[in-house]
Amino acid sequence: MKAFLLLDTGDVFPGEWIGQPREAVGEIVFYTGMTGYQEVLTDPSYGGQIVTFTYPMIGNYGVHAGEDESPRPQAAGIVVGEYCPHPSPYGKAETLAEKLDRHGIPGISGIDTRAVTTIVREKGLVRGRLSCESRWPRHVEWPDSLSLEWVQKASVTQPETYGKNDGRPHIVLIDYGRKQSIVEALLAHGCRVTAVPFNWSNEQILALRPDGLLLSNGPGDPQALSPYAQRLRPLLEQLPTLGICLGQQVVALAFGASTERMPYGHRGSNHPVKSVSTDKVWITSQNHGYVVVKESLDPDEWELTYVNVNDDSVEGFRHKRYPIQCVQFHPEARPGPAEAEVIFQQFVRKVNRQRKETTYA
Ligand SMILES: NC(=O)CC[C@H](N)C(=O)O
Repeated sequence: MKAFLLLDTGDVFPGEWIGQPREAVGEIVFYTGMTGYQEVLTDPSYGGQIVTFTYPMIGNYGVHAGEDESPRPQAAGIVVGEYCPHPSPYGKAETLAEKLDRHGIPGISGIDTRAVTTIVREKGLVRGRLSCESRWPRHVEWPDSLSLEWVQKASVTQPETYGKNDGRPHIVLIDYGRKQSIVEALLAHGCRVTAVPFNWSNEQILALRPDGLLLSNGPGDPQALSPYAQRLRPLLEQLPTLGICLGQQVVALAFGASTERMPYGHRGSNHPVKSVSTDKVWITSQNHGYVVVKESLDPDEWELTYVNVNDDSVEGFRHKRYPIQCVQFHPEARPGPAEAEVIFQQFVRKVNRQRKETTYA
């Protein structure tokens, strides 16, 4: 059935609905990975966004139980070139269209996604609508990326615990809209994990007797979290901390540094990141539209650890006195190359080291 992708630049792309017709609006972002559409669709960091996949065919391996990053699709909608309705292997997989329909998320196919991407790369912020009509309605309610609602919707409302309570290190994960593979990476490194609501107080968190803190990825503009970030600072100064993506941005805000919108973000599984100390490059998985402003990091406090090879943006930093390490890329790498997995090892090593020195009364 005929569908349209309307951009606020005035461009109109005709296509077909992938599943049932459903209208959606949101910021248009593009994802350049060759695989991973299921993880992208269910990654809470895409809340409120319409994801354009640049890989020419999407849906060809279906969607599979156990590979979601959260309980439901989170993107507002998807845009693809060619949609494959008959996934291989047959029988085991659900089709992408079935999954979209089950959760009421629209998708459009038959779009020149490279042309859409060129527009986004040239214009920066482009908003769009998936629609049965080729014209804009008079009034459109745009999602506000500065609203806290994205994180509120994506975070747990009650603590959730993973892993045995048998003396292994306990990581409290502040959940801004976590990818489940971050929890799984911590479990694989021998930790127990409790995911807590993003707005929990430091006292509530300390009452869980954490050995380390993980600040998760999540949707929206990090500045929406400024007040929460600032009050976290005393906690960050006490516990080994790893910040991933939004988590890195929150740590920066907690210490008075700033964040800004990038022209069109980094979303894909082939983003080169260089270690400042060794010049070694990792190919990393990424999904972010905001970034920490390099000049805003106090050089007396922070050491820059990683930079992006393409645009020299901040990809990681660590504190010079406290055991705080942050990365803008995704070491859990789902989807994507696992080259940066050592980040979890380094974090857990720090947690174990500090644990020997600390005993809870
Ligand atoms: N994956 C993330 O955590 C994204 C962080 C933030 N929402 C951004 O777009 O920059």
